[in-house]
Amino acid sequence: MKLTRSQLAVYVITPPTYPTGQELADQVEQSLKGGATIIQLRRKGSIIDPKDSTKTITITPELMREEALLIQALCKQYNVPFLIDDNVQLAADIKADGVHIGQDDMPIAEARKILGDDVIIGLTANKLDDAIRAYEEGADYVGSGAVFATGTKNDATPLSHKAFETICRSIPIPVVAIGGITESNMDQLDTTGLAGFAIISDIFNDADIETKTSRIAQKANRMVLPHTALTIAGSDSSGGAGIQADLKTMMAHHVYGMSAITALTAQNTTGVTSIFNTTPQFLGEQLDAVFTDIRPDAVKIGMLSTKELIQVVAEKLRQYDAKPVVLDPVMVATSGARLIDENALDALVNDLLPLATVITPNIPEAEILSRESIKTAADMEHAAKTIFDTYGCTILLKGGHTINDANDLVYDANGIHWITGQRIQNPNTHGTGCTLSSAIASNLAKGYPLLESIERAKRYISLTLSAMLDLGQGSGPLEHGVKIKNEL
Ligand SMILES: Cc1ncc(COP(=O)(O)OP(=O)(O)O)c(N)n1
Ligand SMILES: Cc1nc(C(=O)O)sc1CCOP(=O)(O)O
Ligand SMILES: [Mg+2]
Repeated sequence: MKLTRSQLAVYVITPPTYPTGQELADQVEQSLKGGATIIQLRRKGSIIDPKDSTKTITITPELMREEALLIQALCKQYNVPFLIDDNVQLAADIKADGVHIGQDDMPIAEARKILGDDVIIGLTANKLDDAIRAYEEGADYVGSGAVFATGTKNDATPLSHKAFETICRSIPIPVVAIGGITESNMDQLDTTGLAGFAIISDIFNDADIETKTSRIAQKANRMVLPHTALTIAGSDSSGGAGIQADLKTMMAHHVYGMSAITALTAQNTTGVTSIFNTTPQFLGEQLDAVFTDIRPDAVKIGMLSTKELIQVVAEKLRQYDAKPVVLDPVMVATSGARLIDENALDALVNDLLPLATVITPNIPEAEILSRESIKTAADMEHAAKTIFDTYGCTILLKGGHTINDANDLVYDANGIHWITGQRIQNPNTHGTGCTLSSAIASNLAKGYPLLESIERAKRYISLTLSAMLDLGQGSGPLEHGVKIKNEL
């Protein structure tokens, strides 16, 4: 079996012992249900008898083989690689997917001879030299630790996060962190370049192994899997809005950003002087190029000023079953000027809105979509409900200069949620709408639920405003490059 990097994300290793009454295979199955992406059978000496905690059972070769076969069958069922710790011969005998060996175990070359080229070989390397040698000698991945204090392995030596990061960045094979990792400390390893989290006690000491693994898997996948997003929008030559703001925002969220350009605009912080629309055919070709290669985990849509451009986007989103989709219905400029004609509005409403997961109108745009006048917070709530009832997509209705200022309203199937924001006295707000919608798309791409994605995006906007960047002669751009902490 060829190992893929993403298979190492949630690396579950069997515990040295298990709670009374629970068979190991049952526990492993719960972790598989919760999202374990690889399982390692690790057995040392003896274990407490699962049926009588006052007794111990010696791990005989027969018992180890029996357990290995049971867990191997489960792993096959869940299509997850099954590895055995230390015991290369057993792995060869039962045709396990791989082995994990330590520095004092069998050398890699010897294990490779026994197992062949297709079997996964992981090696423990807690020092940089050992990790480089593991790569040179043909290991498929490296396990490095102990990244936190652990009571599970007495002879584990501590490894600082800096040293761990150096190992991750020095070898081209994936590196898994191990030792004392828990659901609450795993964030500390974010951005080290790790491929996954190898965990024993935090999973198996929990009364609900499935739910525990699932929470760990959510966090792990967010941190180690690559996430991608696509912006379909216009270019802003001044870099503060449109495609440029979207790509900067995606990058700040560690999401790989891609673009399909709908128009070129000549603009700066004082206004737009010229617009040159892409042809619908060329927009379609950009979308084909993106979707047939790197599939976006989320799509953000911004400026689309003609019916034909809107229709081609709707057609391609349907063709590639793109979702989730964040639609910023750019219809009214900050100055109040209407940006799209009636034909384009019809296409937006009839062709695109039904494909959107969430739309992010400002108050004038919500007035057009709901055909209601919005003067108060109660009007916002009513208009949002009207839009939801009419088009069926979640609405993030952004508070205006006169109504509720920093507070936005979300209307979804559960009704109204007000999301309170912090008023930041910064007159430089060019590109705030684009930035907000692409931040929502970035969070959706990383797997956050919609409401949480919106809340996180609002906090990102606050950070970009608080940086007080002051550029240009008009309303300047935001500081997109602010550092986002995991807890944003
Ligand atoms: C993924 C992973 N990393 C490290 C280890 C530790 O292996 P080793 O050094 O051989 O120590 P023991 O597990 O045999 O005590 C591992 N098992 N898995
Ligand atoms: C098996 C193992 N190897 C380690 C190393 O540092 O090489 S630490 C460790 C124990 C991991 O268990 P837990 O998740 O309970 O801390
Ligand atoms: Mg070992």
